[in-house]
Amino acid sequence: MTDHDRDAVLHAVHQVLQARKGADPSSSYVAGLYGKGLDTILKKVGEEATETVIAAKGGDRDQVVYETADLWFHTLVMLAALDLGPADVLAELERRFGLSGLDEKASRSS
Ligand SMILES: N=c1c2ncn([C@@H]3O[C@H](COP(=O)(O)OP(=O)(O)OP(=O)(O)O)[C@@H](O)[C@H]3O)c2ncn1[C@@H]1O[C@H](COP(=O)(O)O)[C@@H](O)[C@H]1O
Repeated sequence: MTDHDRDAVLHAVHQVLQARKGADPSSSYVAGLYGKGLDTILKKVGEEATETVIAAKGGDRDQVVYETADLWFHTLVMLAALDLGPADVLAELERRFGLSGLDEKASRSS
């Protein structure tokens, strides 16, 4: 999988989360989170952050990856609840790392 494909994963997850926002809360885990509201979502983000820290301290690499996936997932749920998405965060990271215009640079050098 290329970096570009991985970028697409975040956007695909975001599309699923957006669809769950309008779904019956009893129909799925994510729809249930949106039904319970922002405070419940933020509590999950906090729990997952703690579980990630515990995993990192424990040093099991698979567990760190698993818990980090849970954390990223729940932060994506949070962003969608606030009508934000991965594109907003990626744009901020691009700005910080001076990567703006990366696509144009890549196409010029290919
Ligand atoms: N990627 C995920 C995902 N990652 C984590 N989780 C859930 O996040 C929760 C993690 O909570 P915990 O670590 O506290 O584990 P737990 O004790 O089992 O969970 P709780 O009882 O505390 O909620 C678990 O219930 C996981 O199932 C996820 N739930 C759903 N997805 C995907 O999101 C998409 C939409 O999901 P649904 O809305 O369920 O269709 C699907 O593609 C799913 O595979």
